[in-house]
Amino acid sequence: MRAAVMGSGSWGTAMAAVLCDAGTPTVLWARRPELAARITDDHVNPDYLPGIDLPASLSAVSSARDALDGADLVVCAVPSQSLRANLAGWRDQIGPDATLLSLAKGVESDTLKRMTEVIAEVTGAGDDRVAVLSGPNLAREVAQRQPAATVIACTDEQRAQRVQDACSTAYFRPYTNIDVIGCEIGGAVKNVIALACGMASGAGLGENTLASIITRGLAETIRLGEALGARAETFAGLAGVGDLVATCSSPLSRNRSFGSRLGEGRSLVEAQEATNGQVAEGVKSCSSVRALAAAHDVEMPLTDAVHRVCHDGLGVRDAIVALLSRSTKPE
Ligand SMILES: NC(=O)c1ccc[n+]([C@@H]2O[C@H](COP(=O)([O-])OP(=O)(O)OC[C@H]3O[C@@H](n4cnc5c(N)ncnc54)[C@H](O)[C@@H]3O)[C@@H](O)[C@H]2O)c1
Ligand SMILES: O=P(O)(O)OC[C@H](O)CO
Repeated sequence: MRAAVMGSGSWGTAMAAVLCDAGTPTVLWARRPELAARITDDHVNPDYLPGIDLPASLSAVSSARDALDGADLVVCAVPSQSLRANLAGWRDQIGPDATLLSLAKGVESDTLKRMTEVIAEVTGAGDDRVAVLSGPNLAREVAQRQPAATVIACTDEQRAQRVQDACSTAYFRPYTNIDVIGCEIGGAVKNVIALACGMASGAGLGENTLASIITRGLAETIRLGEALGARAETFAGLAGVGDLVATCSSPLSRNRSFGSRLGEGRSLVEAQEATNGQVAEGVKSCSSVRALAAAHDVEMPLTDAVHRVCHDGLGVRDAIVALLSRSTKPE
């Protein structure tokens, strides 16, 4: 299998390194020629993974056509809200049986579609060719070759197994699953819950509060997932509670850090400026997940509160009061 990783932010670069370490010939696409040159010539990505040595076998190009030429595995590693526009430019160069693997964790703002739905719609690929990779995978830790596991989900289990073979290494262990919806919803909603954890932490609240947010966040994630046709068991796995715990707990998480800045009292603009060009997907997905939940009559109070803090000017303290003053109910 030959892989093209389309997007050289932190996760695209880390996954390209995993594929190389697994022995899969891999080309990385970077928008900027100067970044492609640094990756190919010096084996570093100083913008997104500073201080990390990339495999010598990894090369990068700034022409999407060159990256996609002959690729059997096309890894979509750009942020969720830009995936559709990027794919429209790539689709004519993607081979008729290539596997399309989404790394993005978000829900599209205008359409409320999951990323595999966007990929299938734009490229015309059948569901059996479209897969998602999701799990507790903070890019920097994976790029440092720290042990981690993940899930590759595809309705075609054999195709998922081929992707699993292409990215299995001594430190990176992918499991397969056929529940694409559950894996994607787990990945998108945990970013929103990590924002909530960051807000609480930034406001000076402790571990009881964080554990309560994580647990109730998981409950509302499962409610939405099941309404969309996901399997509840998926949320007990790596793409569910695994990713939720990693993201909500780690200072490496951009979503948690973003929420923390808001909890400290900084404005949305100030929090955005501090990201150094890195994407905190939950800031946009809190609104699309909330709208998706409303369309399916699913109650998601934490997601609603995060949306109101990020986009309606609600203060973090007021959001906490509003959440705790809801009517009581059984667990
Ligand atoms: N970083 C992680 O730890 C991690 C882990 C798992 C999943 N993800 C997911 O992977 C996806 C990609 O995030 P990332 O962390 O690699 O990105 P990043 O935040 O590290 O960097 C953003 C990247 O996207 C590029 N980009 C921004 N706008 C673009 C556009 N319009 N067209 C093309 N490229 C554009 C930037 O040039 C940069 O390469 C996100 O959905 C994220 O949730 C990230
Ligand atoms: O840094 P975040 O918050 O985008 O999270 C990164 C990964 O999704 C963790 O699995």
